[in-house]
Amino acid sequence: MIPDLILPSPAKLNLFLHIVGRRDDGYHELQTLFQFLDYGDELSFTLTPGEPGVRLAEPVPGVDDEDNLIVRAARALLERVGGDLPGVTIGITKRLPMGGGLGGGSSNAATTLLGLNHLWQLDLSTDELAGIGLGLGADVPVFVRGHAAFGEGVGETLTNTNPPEDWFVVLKPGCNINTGKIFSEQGLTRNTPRIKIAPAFEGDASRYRNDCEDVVRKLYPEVNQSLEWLSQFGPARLTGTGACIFGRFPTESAARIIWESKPSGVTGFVAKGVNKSPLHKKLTELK
Ligand SMILES: C[C@@](CO)(OP(=O)(O)O)[C@H](O)COP(=O)(O)OP(=O)(O)OC[C@H]1O[C@@H](n2ccc(N)nc2=O)[C@H](O)[C@@H]1O
Ligand SMILES: Nc1ncnc2c1ncn2[C@@H]1O[C@H](COP(=O)(O)OP(=O)(O)O)[C@@H](O)[C@H]1O
Repeated sequence: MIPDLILPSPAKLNLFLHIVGRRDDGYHELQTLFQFLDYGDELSFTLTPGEPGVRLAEPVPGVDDEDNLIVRAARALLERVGGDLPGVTIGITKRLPMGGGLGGGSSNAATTLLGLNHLWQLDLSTDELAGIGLGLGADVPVFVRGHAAFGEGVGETLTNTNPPEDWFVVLKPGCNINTGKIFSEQGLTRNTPRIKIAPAFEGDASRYRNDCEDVVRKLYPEVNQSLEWLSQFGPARLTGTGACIFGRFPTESAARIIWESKPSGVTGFVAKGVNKSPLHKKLTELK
């Protein structure tokens, strides 16, 4: 069957990630710079008027359908709007590694919210959709809003920014990292002084760091090795709580030269950093 809508579900990078405190409920307060990549998963939406409800065309390996952020996002939207809406089957082409710090699950949730808002002609505002998204995960709102941003709080207070749109080599070391485990580590830095960033941030993000990096390097030698290798060619960082790392390059050809020389067995990809999400570019074209 030909889908009614096909939308990108891009990756994000945390160009830096500072932990500046801890809330009473144990959640960590962050200051982070989010930028999107022109690389990610793809979701397809097929309306099934004769068959109500939301279903996945195929399960995502390792994730129960009921736990899948796509299904949870669609159900959260249905709960918010109520009424009699046509059913939908959602297909996914997964390219982003899970638990990689690239926000794949959160991005899938945001693409589902925006895709169904469009298909079902719900006309919910971005604020409303970001609010529903926050209930699913701290990274969902930035994907719903679709602009590179300086994030504060747990990542939900967003100020649009315009970091340089450089090219990245993204490497996926051979381990999966659980976000909760890293945030519960004793040795984690939790008191980085808050910084002030002007909304027009165009500075050098490599001057700032990822506070999870030291702990992750100690616990996962694969990440440490990949960071050591990539740092030979310029600043390299962890994204989120890992496991993916990235190096920044001014041109595609510079990035591809390094990519071609990576040690055998290392996986990943080359992508461009973009300040407007590919999802929003596509939705604008559809209007
Ligand atoms: C760290 C970031 C940075 O972008 O990305 P990832 O590495 O996951 O991509 C995010 O803040 C990830 O936010 P989110 O996706 O909501 O985290 P979850 O996996 O739900 O969090 C798992 C657990 O980590 C802890 N946690 C999470 C976020 C936070 N700011 N403080 C915390 O202490 C909580 O114990 C939570 O139950
Ligand atoms: N559609 C989905 N895609 C990826 N992961 C999902 C999805 N739905 C639920 N998850 C769960 O969310 C976890 C975090 O995945 P993901 O967002 O890709 O990584 P990260 O938060 O490290 O960037 C996964 O380990 C998986 O259990």
